[in-house]
Amino acid sequence: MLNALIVGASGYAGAELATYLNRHPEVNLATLAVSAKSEDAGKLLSDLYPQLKGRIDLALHGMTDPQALAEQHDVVFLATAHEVSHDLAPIFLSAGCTVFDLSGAYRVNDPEFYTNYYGFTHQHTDWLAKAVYGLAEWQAEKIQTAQLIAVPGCYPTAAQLALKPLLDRQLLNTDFWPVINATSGVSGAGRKASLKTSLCEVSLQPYGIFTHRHQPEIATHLGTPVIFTPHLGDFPRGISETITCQLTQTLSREEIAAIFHQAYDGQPLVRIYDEGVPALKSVVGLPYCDIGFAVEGQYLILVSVEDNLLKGAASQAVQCLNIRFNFSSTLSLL
Ligand SMILES: NC(=O)C1=CN([C@@H]2O[C@H](COP(=O)(O)OP(=O)(O)OC[C@H]3O[C@@H](n4cnc5c(N)ncnc54)[C@H](OP(=O)(O)O)[C@@H]3O)[C@@H](O)[C@H]2O)C=CC1
Ligand SMILES: CC(=O)N[C@@H](CCC(=O)OP(=O)(O)O)C(=O)O
Repeated sequence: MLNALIVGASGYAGAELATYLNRHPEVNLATLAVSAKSEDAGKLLSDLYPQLKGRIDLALHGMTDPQALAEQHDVVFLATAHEVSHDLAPIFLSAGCTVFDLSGAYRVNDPEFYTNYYGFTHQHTDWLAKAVYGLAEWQAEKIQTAQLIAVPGCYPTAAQLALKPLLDRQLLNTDFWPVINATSGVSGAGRKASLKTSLCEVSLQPYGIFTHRHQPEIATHLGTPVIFTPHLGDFPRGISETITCQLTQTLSREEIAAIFHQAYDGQPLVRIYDEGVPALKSVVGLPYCDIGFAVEGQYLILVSVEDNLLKGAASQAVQCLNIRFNFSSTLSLL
């Protein structure tokens, strides 16, 4: 049995993690932590999320001594902001814990990436170099021996799962940069109230055009440049990405479907549509990424959908835990 700690448990991703880990047969969900001065310290998780009443009535611990917590846990999930994860991860790692970080703090092994896109100087380049990127379906071998798993961003997960099978077979014309138009629900911005993400204010609008930090995350891990434009939509959760790309040769619908099936048959958390394209409602509340496509000559349009809080964050983190500790990859998820 693994003793687990979730830091940032009162947040949207943290609460989803708590739900999965609480029902995981190989995990003892021992501690739910928030910041030392959190207004939620001492409350029950189920006070904040009444759907968890009678299921997870654990108190939120205001964390004053991460070192002491490190000694009591085997696995630590950091569902905290990038800067907080950046500072906390080394404390837990030095104590021997296996760390699953849901933030962007350890996703790209290039310190300059952090000065350019995150606005801070990375202080732990030794751990950054050791971190394994947790794109679960593609990184299983590396995850199995990792101590620090950097769970990918929400938008990058859906984009990479759709593009990787074709890129790996050199079937995409990389001179024609894949164009990723993505729309996310407001939970992507976290739980703290803000006018920018209030449902009365939000309609449908692109943001971060040419500047969003997920563009270099996607491009680095795919090994090819992309155009990435996120949009904020007026719905709570889910991400839909429509990706336009060009093939190196004309392929039939059946040939493309076969490529996706070869990549993902045996990977139950990625579902391929042989006909039509998926809608958000097929994945919201579920740990899947669903992928469909349409092809016209050499032009291919991929549609990739997921729940940003699940396959884009918490369920992918649990999938990584399952891979890391040799459990069935869908344990507690399905
Ligand atoms: N939301 C999403 O769709 C996705 C989020 N992520 C990443 O996951 C992480 C969490 O995101 P999300 O759940 O949305 O964020 P939230 O804002 O909803 O939650 C953040 C959590 O961190 C806690 N916290 C803040 N400061 C500290 C601290 N110093 N020490 C301990 N706990 C702290 C907060 O509680 P309190 O402030 O009360 O202490 C809260 O529990 C982020 O890095 C985000 O980028 C990744 C993919 C998708
Ligand atoms: C809708 C919305 O605001 N989405 C967030 C991304 C979600 C996320 O948390 O991803 P990271 O872990 O990489 O930060 C954003 O665009 O910043």
